[in-house]
Amino acid sequence: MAPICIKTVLISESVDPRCRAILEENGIRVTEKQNMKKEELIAEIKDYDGLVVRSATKVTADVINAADNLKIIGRAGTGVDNVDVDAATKKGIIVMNTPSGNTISAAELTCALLMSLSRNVPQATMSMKQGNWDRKKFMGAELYGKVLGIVGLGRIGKEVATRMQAFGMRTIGYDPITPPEVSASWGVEQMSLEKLWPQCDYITVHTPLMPSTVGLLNDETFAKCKTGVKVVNCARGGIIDEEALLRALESGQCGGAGLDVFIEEPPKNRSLVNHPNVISCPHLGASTKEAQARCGEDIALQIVDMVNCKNLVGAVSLNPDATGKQPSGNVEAVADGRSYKASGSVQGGVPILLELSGSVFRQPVSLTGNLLFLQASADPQLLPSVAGALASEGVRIESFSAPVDHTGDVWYCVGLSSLLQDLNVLKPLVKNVAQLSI
Ligand SMILES: O=C(O)[C@H](O)COP(=O)(O)O
Repeated sequence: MAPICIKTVLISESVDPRCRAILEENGIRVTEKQNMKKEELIAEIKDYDGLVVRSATKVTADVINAADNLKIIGRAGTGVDNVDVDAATKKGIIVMNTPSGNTISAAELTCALLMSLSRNVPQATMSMKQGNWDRKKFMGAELYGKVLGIVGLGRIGKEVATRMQAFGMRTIGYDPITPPEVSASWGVEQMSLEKLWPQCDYITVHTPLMPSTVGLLNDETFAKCKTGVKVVNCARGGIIDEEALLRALESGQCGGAGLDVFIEEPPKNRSLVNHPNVISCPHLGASTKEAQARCGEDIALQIVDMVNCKNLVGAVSLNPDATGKQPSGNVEAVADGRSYKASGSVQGGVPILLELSGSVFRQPVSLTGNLLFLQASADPQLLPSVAGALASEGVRIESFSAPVDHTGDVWYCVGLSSLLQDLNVLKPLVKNVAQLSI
């Protein structure tokens, strides 16, 4: 991979000091400016090659289009929903995150909210501070023997499950990618959401915010839950529909909510925050010394590695033109009388696929390991169906790359734990399928 020149980086939020130190040790000039308004950021960003953010900086298309020199947006944390990744990709700006640095902290806060909900700890504390000694009002219920539904069984969902099992909770869950055998190995029985809702005493969500997860808990799904179900959202505001949650709290259908995240942060509408059965935090999931140290250090090292032509760890977007000089190429392959066009490059010695027959991958695909290429019409049900078919053959999904544009027949690339014995199991689900081991 040819060098990417990063001489100046703007850090626009409170990021661990190790981030700045590592960048400066590697000859990069760093400016820290927090709480900038959109116009200030648009004016400021022109001067920088790199931008490091957390979740508060809204890196919109306007900001990206004003960023004449920007080559990288580093997210010291997991969620990149505050970054317009498509606009960055179109402009050749790489977006990177640090996907694992705050897993434990987010899981621990989720567990803290679950425990606080069961015993009214914050409400009792407030009452004590007001000079009261009210032992009747704060009657709780044990977590022992209760059912916890975990929607989203990625890194954080898994850590929540294993911790809450220590309290004797039964953990059930749903995830379209993690195969049921894998979650079963850490004690989570998977089932459809339809089966999950009515069984849960508590529900916690650990998905990204995307069209298929907006309002996952809404009037209709709350109605399918047990009366008095308690819910926790330490993932993203909007996965639980806020108005539906308020209605469910008022009717008693929902017995309590622990919220670390909101659609608008800070929330102007305080109805949920002020509800007596809601306990809340100002997006503190990753706010621990340990998580911040990991994320700050990881993002700085990833940027330095990129400058030094090493791997693109944590890249969530890469445009073929991002580096200008990187070796890139196009190939045309003919199979079964059809022609397939692919373009890519080589980064850190690893071949990278950027585009396959018109599908530009949102995440650059490292051409290593066992890979499955699927062409299918864009459908949110595709991934769960493919995951199910693979699981029935004992094959796990290890990575998934979707195209930027989701219209018509598009290509997906799936990293597999092993190659499939027989591709025919996928044929009813897709238009074209091929696999290779590299
Ligand atoms: O996506 C994340 O990493 C968490 O929500 C934490 O966000 P923060 O870095 O803004 O605290």
